[in-house]
Amino acid sequence: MRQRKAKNMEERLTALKHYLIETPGEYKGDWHSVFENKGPLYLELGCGKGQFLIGQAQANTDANFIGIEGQDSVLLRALEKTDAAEIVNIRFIHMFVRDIRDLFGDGELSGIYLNFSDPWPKARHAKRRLTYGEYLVRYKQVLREDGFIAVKTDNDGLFDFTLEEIERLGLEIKEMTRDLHSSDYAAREITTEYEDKFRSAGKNINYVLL
Ligand SMILES: C[S@@+](CC[C@H](N)C(=O)[O-])C[C@H]1O[C@@H](n2cnc3c(N)ncnc32)[C@H](O)[C@@H]1O
Repeated sequence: MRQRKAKNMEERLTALKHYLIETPGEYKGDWHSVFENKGPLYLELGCGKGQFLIGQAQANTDANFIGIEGQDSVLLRALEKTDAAEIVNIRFIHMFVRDIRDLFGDGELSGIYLNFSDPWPKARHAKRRLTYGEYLVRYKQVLREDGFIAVKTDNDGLFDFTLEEIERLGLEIKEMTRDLHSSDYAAREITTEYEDKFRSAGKNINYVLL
């Protein structure tokens, strides 16, 4: 969903630009130089207003996190919340990603989170879904061998599609449930803004870990 433009967007983004990586391609293969610690690096693609990433960063202070978000008004909220919480181990990239390999070197990431990705319900838009098979292959390339892809979605159609793509590629599923918050995995979960919204409306949350 498109957000309304925030007031004084450019000024507010500029004031928080120390959290923003403006030329991310330059750090490909060298992301650790951006952070204070040398811990593992995790990415949320389509991070929205940042609730999940901030929760992860607070719970895992030895690790580093990158949020990529294409919508500026949404990204601004993520930057403001990160600043208010005085988080040091998150950076953001402002873009709609096309090819993740432009940003990260082979094996550079330890995990990729795809939380409530846009479902693109029309069949002719299937290749825009962030779990389209060719994207999964690219994610695998920038992940360490033991790295993971974690997908959460309220959208049952997107989840079915994702499972079909996983099967088509012969990828291994490590964990899977169609009702995350009634499952054994619930206790460790850090929720996203969309997740809270759908849960409070009684919607089951689908989850798969590769
Ligand atoms: C439905 S929202 C979910 C936000 C957040 N992950 C959550 O669960 O609350 C999806 C977000 O992904 C962003 N997005 C979609 N495709 C993207 C892409 N290719 N690169 C960066 N951001 C993207 C959208 O702008 C939107 O803010």
